[in-house]
Amino acid sequence: MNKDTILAEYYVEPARVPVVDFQLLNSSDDAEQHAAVDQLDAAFRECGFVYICNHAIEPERVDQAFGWSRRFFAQSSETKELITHPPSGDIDDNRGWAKTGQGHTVQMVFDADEAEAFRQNNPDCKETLELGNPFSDKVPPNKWIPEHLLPGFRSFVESWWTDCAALSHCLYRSLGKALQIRDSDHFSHMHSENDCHMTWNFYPSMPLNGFHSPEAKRLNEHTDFGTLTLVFQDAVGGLEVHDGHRFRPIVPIPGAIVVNVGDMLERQSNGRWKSALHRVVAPAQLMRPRSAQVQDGHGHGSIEVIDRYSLVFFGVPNPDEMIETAPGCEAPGRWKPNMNGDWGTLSARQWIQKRLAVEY
Ligand SMILES: O=C(O)CCC(=O)C(=O)O
Ligand SMILES: [Fe+2]
Repeated sequence: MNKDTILAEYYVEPARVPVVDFQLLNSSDDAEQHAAVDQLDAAFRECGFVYICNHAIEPERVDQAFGWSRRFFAQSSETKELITHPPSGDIDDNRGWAKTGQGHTVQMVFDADEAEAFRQNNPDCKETLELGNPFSDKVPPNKWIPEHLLPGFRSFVESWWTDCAALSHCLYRSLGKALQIRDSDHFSHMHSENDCHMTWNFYPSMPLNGFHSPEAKRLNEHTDFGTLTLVFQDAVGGLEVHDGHRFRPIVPIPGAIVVNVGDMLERQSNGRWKSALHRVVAPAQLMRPRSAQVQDGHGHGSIEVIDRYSLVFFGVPNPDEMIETAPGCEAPGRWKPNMNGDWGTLSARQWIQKRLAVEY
């Protein structure tokens, strides 16, 4: 096999993720707005993911956020340990810095032994900073490294939270419109407390050949457990979504946010919108079989896959909100109660607690 054949065989067509224009979703021209809302609805039905372009957060601000993220994760371990995330799955402990290998994403494994075995074999190769609503006194406070070590960090992150929350609410309104709910603010109201969650991810560089074993992913496959997730990814790539047949790359588009449906929204939409499996691996353009690394003579086994950063904002309804079928979605859908075992109807808080219990 020559190198071109190998590369051709390993080429994976990117996921068909539609691009929807945020300005059109919020257009004052009804026809324009309807068309955009329909595109959003179709994207969430078909693949559960969409790119949102032309959105309200200026590109310069997104660059600044990535700059702050780089500076935060570049702090020494001693500094980051000042705000260590406790090794606990309690919802009230989900704050602070988790080092590589501490967090581990598991998909619907609720048995403690099974989860522990998975934890040993499948650590996520990333560091995270976990944050909650900085402006709410009903949620546990965030953990900050001392201001003099990274002056301005806290105030930037808090204002970034505000930007993400505002953007999410615009999207919740589009969801209400897509379902033609009389109160198009239905989803926005249920997020009124912004009891959401923010995770800043840092995937440190690692050798490419580490990725060819199933154990070494940057982030294991999972679905998100909230309603809507906003993902700001840098230009490195590696995020992939499962399209029902295989994982396919969600190639970074400059300026666009990746937005995806989580389990709660799949439940609320009665399966109309899909909470799709996704993961983070080496960027697709570097993937090739281990044998090819030797055969093509370019020493690819020793390639370092560079650092990757992502800034993620998870929409979560108010804690006491019951996660049940939204108006207009009552007709039998794809939702099967056994997708979450026999959870019954849970409040948002109970739902999150169940998923978090196995993550840390
Ligand atoms: O890093 C990414 O691009 C995705 C992160 C993700 O899926 C998550 O944090 O749930
Ligand atoms: Fe995710």
